[in-house]
Amino acid sequence: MPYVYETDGAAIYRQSFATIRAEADLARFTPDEERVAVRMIHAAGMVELAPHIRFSAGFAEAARDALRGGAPILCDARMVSEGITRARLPAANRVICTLHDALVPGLAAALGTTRSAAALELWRPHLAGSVVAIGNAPTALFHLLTMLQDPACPRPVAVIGCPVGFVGAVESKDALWAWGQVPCCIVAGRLGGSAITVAAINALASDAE
Ligand SMILES: C/C1=C2N=C(/C=C3N=C(/C(C)=C4\N[C@@](C)([C@@H]5N=C1[C@](C)(CCC(=O)O)[C@H]5CC(=O)O)[C@@](C)(CC(=O)O)[C@@H]4CCC(=O)O)[C@@](C)(CC(=O)O)[C@@H]\3CCC(=O)O)C(C)(C)[C@@H]/2CCC(=O)O
Repeated sequence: MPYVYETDGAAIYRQSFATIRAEADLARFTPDEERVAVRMIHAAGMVELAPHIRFSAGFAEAARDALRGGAPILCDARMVSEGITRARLPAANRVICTLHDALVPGLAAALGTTRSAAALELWRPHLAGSVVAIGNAPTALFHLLTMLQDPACPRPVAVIGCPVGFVGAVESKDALWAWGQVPCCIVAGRLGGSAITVAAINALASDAE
């Protein structure tokens, strides 16, 4: 017996987004934030994600305008960098993930940290005016915050800080939110991950649903 299921990709997206808008409480978001939140919830398959999503004031506008202006996107993991839909990018933005650079294992050993954190040392030439997307590694987010304590370190325009997990995820996101010196988006608590982070970038990159 044949299975009956939706095979039109655009119709699947329309139905998903309509379901999210019907079921999730999105009232506290601005219109720009709402589009980002809907796509993050879509990637997680959880309308229960909504209350955990936090945007600092002006984040969505800052990140969207930076992308339109050609900002590079700096990603902690290849799962993030590979998930970004290139066709949605408004200015053929560079998508950079340094995690698998040959220099990183040596840097990690020298710094006594994870490869995910050490890889951010290679972001320095690209940081000014960038949009950062951290979706996996709590140590990467902590390392970014440590780098940014130095006033000489170039600043990104916006940071999506959504690492996931049980060790350091909550604390690193709380630290980003408390620092408050760069517009940011977090998913508070243990939830997060590469897919949710990619979804935020893909939403910010284009007005198309
Ligand atoms: C402790 C780590 C965590 N990883 C998590 C979840 C997932 N990670 C996957 C994969 C494929 C990768 N994780 C690494 C980033 C690797 N993960 C770590 C580290 C050991 C330390 C990071 C940290 O604590 O901040 C990290 C290695 C490192 O030295 O930095 C990865 C590089 C490992 C590897 O394959 O070499 C790799 C990323 C590769 C890439 O995309 O470029 C998972 C798919 C798990 C799996 O392999 O089964 C999954 C993906 C989750 C997601 O949505 O992104 C946690 C849960 C984040 C965890 C940190 C917190 C914790 O509670 O343990």
